Amino acid sequence: MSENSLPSVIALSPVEQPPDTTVQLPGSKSITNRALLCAALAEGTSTLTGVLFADDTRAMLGAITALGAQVTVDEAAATVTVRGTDPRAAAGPVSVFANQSGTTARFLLPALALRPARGVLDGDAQLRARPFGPQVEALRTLGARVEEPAEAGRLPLAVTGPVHGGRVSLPGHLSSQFLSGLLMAGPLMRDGLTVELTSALVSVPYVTMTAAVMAAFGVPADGLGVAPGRYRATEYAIEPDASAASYFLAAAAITGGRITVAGLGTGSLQGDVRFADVLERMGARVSRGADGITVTGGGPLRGVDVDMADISDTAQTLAAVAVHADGPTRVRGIGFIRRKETDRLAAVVTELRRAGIDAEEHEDGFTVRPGRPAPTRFDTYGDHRMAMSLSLLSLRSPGIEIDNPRCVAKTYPDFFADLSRATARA
Ligand SMILES: O=C(O)C1=C[C@@H](OP(=O)(O)O)[C@@H](O)[C@H](O)C1
Ligand SMILES: C=C(OP(=O)(O)O)C(=O)O
Repeated sequence: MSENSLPSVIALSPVEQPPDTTVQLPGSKSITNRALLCAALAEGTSTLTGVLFADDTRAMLGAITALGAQVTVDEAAATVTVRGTDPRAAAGPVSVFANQSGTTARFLLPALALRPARGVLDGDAQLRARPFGPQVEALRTLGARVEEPAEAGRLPLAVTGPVHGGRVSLPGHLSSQFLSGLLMAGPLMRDGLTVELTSALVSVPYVTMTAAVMAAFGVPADGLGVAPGRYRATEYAIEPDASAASYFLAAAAITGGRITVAGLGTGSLQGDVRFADVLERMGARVSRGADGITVTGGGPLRGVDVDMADISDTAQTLAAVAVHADGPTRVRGIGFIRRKETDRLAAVVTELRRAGIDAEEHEDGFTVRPGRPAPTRFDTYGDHRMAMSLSLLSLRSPGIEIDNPRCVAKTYPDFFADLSRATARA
């Protein structure tokens, strides 16, 4: 059941028995979108395997094509070849539509600013509501002209380069994507790039990931700066998506089953593999190998007090697990997720309360107290992670329905089919 065949509301039934299975998940959204951009800026032709095909990565495929890269797609083989381009040699205006994808938009804006021509960046209504101001200011400092025809710091934006690079200040507390995007364009700036953070950085593992993908394409970067140079084409294998894995690992903990996510080894580039550490603190058994991670549930789950600033895409998943624990769970450090696809703190608390669960919103997170979810049709706010997380409440409780399940297409079109298969439901 891919998202095209999903109904407008999906009804989910509880599992009949705890799952005991291994799942193969689609490629990482974050790595796919970094590798596509680095390949597009590289000299030569790169081959990427394990590529995720979802709305966010299709947005990036469209964006690098607009930049001038030549892209060949073999979706069945999860492979893309990319012949790179030098945007500094570009002529003529381009426009890029990032749809709902934060990574595509915040990675593309600095790349567009490498071009000595006008590039327009826009997205859908949800992305238009998200902040871009820090990147706009940084690109101006680095030498670009940026027009903000709608609202300051919001899409649509028009950028005209080329940026010359150098030193720039950037706040870190809203999103790490501003920094990742600037770093990836950095080597193609005349003077390279040095970034000074003016506030504490959130989502730090994503910047480490950026530096790792850049290094795989031949450019050493330290997470706060990069020297002038060129990316080199390469063959690059993309790991399965660790944020997507959180739903399956959580399902094992909630049902008392055992689920292995193949391909997510101890050397993973994705910070979200650390969601398993949180499940372990709650009492689940976790085994980590070179080629996969396994969670085994069974005993009671304890509530935890946890800072999720590094792994915030899994906070809603944890909210669903917390419902099944034997004490309260307090999540901290994630005030910035109010500016994702929706205000995720408000959304998760509102929906849990709709099901009769005692949940409370804080400025920097939420508290969830254990309970038995009542039959509920959940709103998803057009947020794929609301849909995927709330569906976990159906594993042990009848009468759970998810409104607009098609929003999972942003990062995981086959989510509902894969979850049904893994938990042996029709
Ligand atoms: O760089 C990335 O690939 C991402 C960074 C995170 O965003 P923020 O840095 O805005 O928290 C994360 O939520 C998003 O899904 C992907
Ligand atoms: C926040 C997310 O995505 P992005 O910022 O890339 O739109 C996400 O995938 O949960």
